[in-house]
Amino acid sequence: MDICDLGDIRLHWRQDGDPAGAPVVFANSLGTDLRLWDKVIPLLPQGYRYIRYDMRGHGLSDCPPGPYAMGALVRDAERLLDALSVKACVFVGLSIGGMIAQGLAVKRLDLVRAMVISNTAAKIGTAEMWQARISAARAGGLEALAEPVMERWFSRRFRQEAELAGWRNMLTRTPLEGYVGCCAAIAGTDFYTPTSGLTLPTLAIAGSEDGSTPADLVRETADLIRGAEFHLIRGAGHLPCVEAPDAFAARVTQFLERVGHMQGGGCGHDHHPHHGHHH
Ligand SMILES: O=C(O)CC1=CCC(=O)O1
Repeated sequence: MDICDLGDIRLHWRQDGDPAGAPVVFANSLGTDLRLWDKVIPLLPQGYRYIRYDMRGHGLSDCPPGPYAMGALVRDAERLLDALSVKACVFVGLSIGGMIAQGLAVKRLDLVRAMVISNTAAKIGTAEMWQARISAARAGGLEALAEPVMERWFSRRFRQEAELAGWRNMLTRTPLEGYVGCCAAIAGTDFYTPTSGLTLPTLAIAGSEDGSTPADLVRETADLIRGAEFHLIRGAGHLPCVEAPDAFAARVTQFLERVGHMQGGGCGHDHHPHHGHHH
């Protein structure tokens, strides 16, 4: 198991693929961990260095007392990448992970050559909505939130699948402090202005059945970024990497093979992806 000690916090991370390849970094969503990417990473092309980590308060990473600021979540990603000597990565973030992507690109464009922002926005919900979520979680635990969250995460079709139980367990076993800490970070985030200043290759992905970040909201954020393209995955909810991994991986592969050839600022890799080669 890989743990990166950043001094004030230890983050759990994992690496797949080619350690010498161009880096692709994945950030998870609220109430999930790095297993969010289990189905997608094996479908992506060889020749890349795939790094994923558990956001603070989630998975096997430390869970410091909350509330967390978005700046702390962005700084965690920044310090992890610096510690792993990652430069000019493609940063893939889902939901709050996609907010981290935007914040990191604004702060350290040298670290982010391109981004995939999935089921996310510059601003998600309202502060009042997140305060209500925090109060409900504190009153009844994550179990009390599980049914409405499953309805936002997954399409009606997927909610019949046996594996729903595993994702539900992943949510309800998230540390309460970690969950509400990250809710507070989302409540305090409005990246509309900073994200509007971004110019970098960006793929925005949405799900037609997403009850948390509806497709129109994702498209609105994509429209803020010069160089962004938008892709809708039909039939998928908030976690298309879980519900529609083939469609998700196909689109990300296309994007990687395009931006993988581009000169990234300060990236020392002379990288040639293996076209059409899946493992
Ligand atoms: O729990 C939800 O509603 C989905 C979600 C919002 C932000 C995030 O990361 O997940």
